Amino acid sequence: MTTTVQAEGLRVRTGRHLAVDGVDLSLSAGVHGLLGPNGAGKTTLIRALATVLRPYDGRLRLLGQPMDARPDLREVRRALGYLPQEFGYYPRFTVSEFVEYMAWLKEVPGPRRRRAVRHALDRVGLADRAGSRMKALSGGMLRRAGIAQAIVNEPRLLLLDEPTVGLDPKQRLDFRALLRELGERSCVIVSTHLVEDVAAACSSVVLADAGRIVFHGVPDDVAAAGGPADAGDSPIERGYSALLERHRAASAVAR
Ligand SMILES: Nc1ncnc2c1ncn2[C@@H]1O[C@H](COP(=O)(O)OP(=O)(O)OP(=O)(O)O)[C@@H](O)[C@H]1O
Repeated sequence: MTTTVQAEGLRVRTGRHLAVDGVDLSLSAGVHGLLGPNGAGKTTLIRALATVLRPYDGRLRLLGQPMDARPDLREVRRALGYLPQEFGYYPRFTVSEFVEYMAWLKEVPGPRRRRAVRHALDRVGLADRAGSRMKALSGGMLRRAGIAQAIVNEPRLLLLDEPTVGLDPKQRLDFRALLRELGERSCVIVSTHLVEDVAAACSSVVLADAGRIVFHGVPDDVAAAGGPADAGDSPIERGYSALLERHRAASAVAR
């Protein structure tokens, strides 16, 4: 099986700032939770994996294609799904028109497009709002429309930047189930601050801090890293705090 994401010494700039500063990462099918404090570089890493930002240094292969030199971006983008933190849409489009438009951009073949749109809307629980205008949706519905456009082409690499913002508790539970289902065949990377979502839905946890990956392992290993003295209300939250503190203490000694 091809490794979906392969990064070695990856560096990505935002303006003058090296927001991703030497990332080594190898990911295949599964749901991978990307955690880290504000400013850790999660969004920048996701934008590079979405081919929105060009790497500044290091090596990146997506779906087997090297992203240096002159990559065939069109082929990679056809197999990509991406939900940015804030996504654009025409407010007068209906939900179904919006998702269909994105399917067209992803080159989903015409005869399959309608069915793909219906299936994506079903999966996010928005089928009954297919004819509503985008501008009439609530925040949580809008986010689900965003998830629908990200999955409409059955992407092999799915990138979701804080997808659960605005979802109510029931929708978050449904979304976790959808993530697990998507991760059976695709490589799904989910950036979130909700550590509990990661514990419930992810097969691996990638913890970032200051542009680097400081831990990559299974959720149970995160939980096992924490103790009663660490900050958090659950084992995985305490493990998250412990891993981050440990890494920062080791970096301070090394300096
Ligand atoms: N356009 C920009 N110009 C300059 N610096 C930027 C820009 N965008 C982000 N940064 C900086 O890059 C670093 C990483 O930002 P990024 O948004 O990738 O982090 P994040 O982990 O996604 O944070 P959050 O959890 O707050 O969303 C931060 O220090 C941020 O201030």
